[in-house]
Amino acid sequence: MRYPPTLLIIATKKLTAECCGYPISIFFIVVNEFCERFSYYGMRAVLVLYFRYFLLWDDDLATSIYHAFVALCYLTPILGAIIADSWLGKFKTIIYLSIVYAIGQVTMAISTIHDITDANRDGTPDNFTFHIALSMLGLILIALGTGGIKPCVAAFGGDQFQEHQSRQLNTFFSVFYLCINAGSLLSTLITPVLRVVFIAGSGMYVKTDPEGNIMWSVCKCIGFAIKNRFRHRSSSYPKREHWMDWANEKYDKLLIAQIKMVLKVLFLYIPLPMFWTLFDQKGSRWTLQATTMSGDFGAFILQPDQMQTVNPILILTLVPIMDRLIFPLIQKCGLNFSPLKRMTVGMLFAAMAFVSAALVQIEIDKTLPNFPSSSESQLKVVNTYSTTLNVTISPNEHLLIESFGVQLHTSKHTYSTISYVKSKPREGKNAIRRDFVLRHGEQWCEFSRKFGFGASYTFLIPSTVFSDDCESITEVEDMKPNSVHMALQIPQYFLITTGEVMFSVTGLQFSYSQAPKNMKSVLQAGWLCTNAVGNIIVLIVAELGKLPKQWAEYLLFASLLVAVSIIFSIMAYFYTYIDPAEIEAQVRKEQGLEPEEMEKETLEMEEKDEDQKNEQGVKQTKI
Ligand SMILES: C[C@H](N)C(=O)N[C@@H](CCCCN)C(=O)O
Repeated sequence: MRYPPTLLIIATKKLTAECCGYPISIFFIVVNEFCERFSYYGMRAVLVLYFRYFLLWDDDLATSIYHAFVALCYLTPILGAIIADSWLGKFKTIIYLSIVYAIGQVTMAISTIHDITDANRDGTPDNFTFHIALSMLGLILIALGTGGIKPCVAAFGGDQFQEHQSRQLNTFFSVFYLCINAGSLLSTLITPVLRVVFIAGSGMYVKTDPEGNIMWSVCKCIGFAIKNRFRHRSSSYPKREHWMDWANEKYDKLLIAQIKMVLKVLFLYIPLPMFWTLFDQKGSRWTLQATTMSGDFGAFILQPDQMQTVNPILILTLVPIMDRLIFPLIQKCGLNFSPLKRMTVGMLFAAMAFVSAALVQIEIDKTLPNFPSSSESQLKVVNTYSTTLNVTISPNEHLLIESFGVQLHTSKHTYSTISYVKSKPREGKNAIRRDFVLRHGEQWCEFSRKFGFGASYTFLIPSTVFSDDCESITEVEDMKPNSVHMALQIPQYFLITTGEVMFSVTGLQFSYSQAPKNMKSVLQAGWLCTNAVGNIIVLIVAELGKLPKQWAEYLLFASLLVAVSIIFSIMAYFYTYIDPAEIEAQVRKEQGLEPEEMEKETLEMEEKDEDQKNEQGVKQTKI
């Protein structure tokens, strides 16, 4: 039976309630995204410091595991897309994987309770293996949950729009991005509970049925094309326009056309991971950089991990400014600022952000003391006498330093430890004033001191301390407080966020608009995969590169991104934008079939093929 096209749309798309031209169901989807990101970023913001100061890993291991986790979060979207497209559909995939996600968050939260294994109550866990295992399990479940639902949510949001709402569809992706960032601003573990909002909208969604195992069909079709091309490699066979046309003998023209569209975009994605390589270091290297800076803003003290909130705050202001002011203005000037051009400029902004981070790092390095290398020791001797004392250490004698210090005893005083510090103290917490109470039996005295960020002090406490109300305590500054202010990181955050608006928001829209209808989640998963690869690159460069200076590593990343953006701009120059719906309609027209019949026929062909294979147990080809 043939339907006029307009009737067909009504038959396949549920009529959705609208508000200001937008489907109402969109509200539930963006609120859901807000909550999900709220949960994800809340946990991620403190992750590197959790590794560093709870599990006591060093900077490099903490950075590597952090990026391995982020990479996993952006690899699992492939799994989510497969589950959604071939089995559960997007709606159910989002619900079920959200449950896995919530279990992961709870597991992760439990792993941070040191009391569980702190039998001697000294404030440190006794069994690190238990905490590491539990937190790794939690992180794997979170990665599965967050990554699995990610390609579904964006594509599911896009599915809610009807043909006449293409303008609203574009705005949707900007609002979607705003919600991501509003969510990442306010973060807590309550979020998995709040996610019931998504289920509340259940009755209003356009829920498309799973399209069959589209990913599997795509792989089979590509595999067949390659095999068939190889079989006909002799020059006696006429060439075909595209190598995918070698699948023509067995696969439906529509599927081949759709695969061509997806491959074209995926090819263009090859250089993109480099952007994420830089972008995601906000949460690792930049946060560790902030721990060596001062967060004293006068009215408030900013913790190093809180510095990351500058990014979503800037997004909330920059997205509307770009969307409503900058991009229309550029258009008015007659300049064609196409999506791919925007993405290239976004990359250059990210590279500039890393140059800025390198400059800040050079400033920080100037203020750092000279720490002893692994073959050297450092001994600081404090003289509490009013006269000069000479300390001579014979070069031929070994000086034994036990643990973190030595105690010097004189007939007059017992001094506290002599410091032996190998790195700047950077617990990730900044405090400026601390009160101490010294007790000895019934005697006690109370004193209060102001500390600088990242400083290290030694207190000399004479035995007479209780009779003079702590007055005789002498403070020695072993290491100067951090003097470079965290505000200096703002330019790098501004540059990377401007880059993000141009690159990431545009990329999200581009991935949706260039994907055929039944492959929207697949292409979203492909887009998210660029993120995973980006994080894997950080692991490789950070491990292999091992540059002695952090600023040099920042400059290396900036240069790599500039080189990659040049390659991307060349690739983008040769890319022609497509309207997948138009191409699909054209192929259908060529075949003289209406959409539904065509898709049904493809599925039937696939099923029949499978059945025959199962019955006969032999591989069949239809050439
Ligand atoms: C919070 C950040 N500004 C953001 O919007 N992140 C997006 C894109 C993330 C891709 C790189 N990790 C998100 O979806 O969380």
